[in-house]
Amino acid sequence: MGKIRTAIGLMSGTSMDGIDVALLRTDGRDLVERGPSLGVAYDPAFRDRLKLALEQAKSITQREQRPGDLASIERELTLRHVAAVREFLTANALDVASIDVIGFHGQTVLHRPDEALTVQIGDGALLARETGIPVAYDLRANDMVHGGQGAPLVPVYHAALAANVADATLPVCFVNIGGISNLTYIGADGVIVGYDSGPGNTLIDQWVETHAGVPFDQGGMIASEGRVIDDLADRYLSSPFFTAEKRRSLDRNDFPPPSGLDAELADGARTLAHVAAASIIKSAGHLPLMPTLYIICGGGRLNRVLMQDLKDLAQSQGAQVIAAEEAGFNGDSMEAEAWAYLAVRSLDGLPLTFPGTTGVRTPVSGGVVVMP
Ligand SMILES: Nc1ncnc2c1ncn2[C@@H]1O[C@H](COP(=O)(O)OP(=O)(O)OP(=O)(O)O)[C@@H](O)[C@H]1O
Ligand SMILES: CC(=O)N[C@H]1[C@@H]2OC[C@@H](O2)[C@@H](O)[C@@H]1O[C@H](C)C(=O)O
Repeated sequence: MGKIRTAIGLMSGTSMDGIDVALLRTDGRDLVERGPSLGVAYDPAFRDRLKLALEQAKSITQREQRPGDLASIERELTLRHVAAVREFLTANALDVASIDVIGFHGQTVLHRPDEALTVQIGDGALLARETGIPVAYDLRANDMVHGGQGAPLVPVYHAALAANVADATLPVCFVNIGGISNLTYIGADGVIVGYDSGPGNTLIDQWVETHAGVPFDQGGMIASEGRVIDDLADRYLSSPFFTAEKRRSLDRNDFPPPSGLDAELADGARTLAHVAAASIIKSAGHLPLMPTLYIICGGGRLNRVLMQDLKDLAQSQGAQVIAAEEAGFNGDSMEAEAWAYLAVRSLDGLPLTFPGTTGVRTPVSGGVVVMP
């Protein structure tokens, strides 16, 4: 067992819906004790600022560049994380001194694995200074330096969780349905395989925002009124992404949204929920064995239409699908917990990624640690 630390993880994911905060007590190895969590939503005006950041980031060629408004958006984003940490500490009656480290993801504004370029905005030094807590951030970069995709990084945490479930059925597959979806397979032999599995909620969010003026399809209500348009679904599911020999990590913009001519509101939402579900099962075809159990986390598990499609597709292969909560986990805070876990591993120089997860040449650690 390594040194046990108390860590806060902060995740601002590709959906750009807000900041997830979670507390973890861990040695960065097998000991994982999950604590409280908090979600802090972004207001629409700040979401627009993040969308602008994604647009302006397209011209970046060197990861330290901050064209246009990016530097000021980075500062605003960081100060929102400072406020989220303060709110979390107060809500849980925690002292600054009781926290050993913060794992800070920041916001991905550009991800081009083919060019070994990934950019997460977020000022770790400012966060450390303002909170008075050491910060580990920029956890993806070193993986890319060593030939990895820079994502996903959560698989090592999923594996630690699986090891903590006494009656874990192996092989098991954790699936995160965020803006993009990614999966982690943990085999009975302990092998860990992870990769991005396809579009998640982003296409659905973009569709309902454009055609109904709402940020997401709550509970899958809109989709539940529609039917799957096969041609449109096939257009996504026939992407070379699913059949490529090598697994590739995704940028939010890799799967463009449908045009307004492709469908009306409900059919579009229904079709994109199906695409999200079918992408996962299609991508699972590259795993060493087909999983018998899928544990679902991320906001997509709250879309009932998406979940039902996923259950039906998995069942046709003899597999079961359950929400993270049914396995005793928290499907909203898992990525934030993972960033707390990764921060502790970063402090100890332990590997964050492996050839089987990001395709990195050799297991590598990563991250920049700043003291307050
Ligand atoms: N009640 C709900 N019903 C349906 N969908 C929901 C609900 N709540 C959240 N979502 C969906 O989940 C998304 C947020 O999911 P999550 O927070 O897991 O993504 P993320 O962490 O931002 O993305 P990623 O994992 O790709 O980085 C929202 O944008 C929305 O589409
Ligand atoms: C570049 C980037 O931010 N990728 C995210 C994104 O959102 C989901 C999927 O694509 C995953 O690969 C990754 O996030 C999770 C937290 C990860 O790295 O494990």
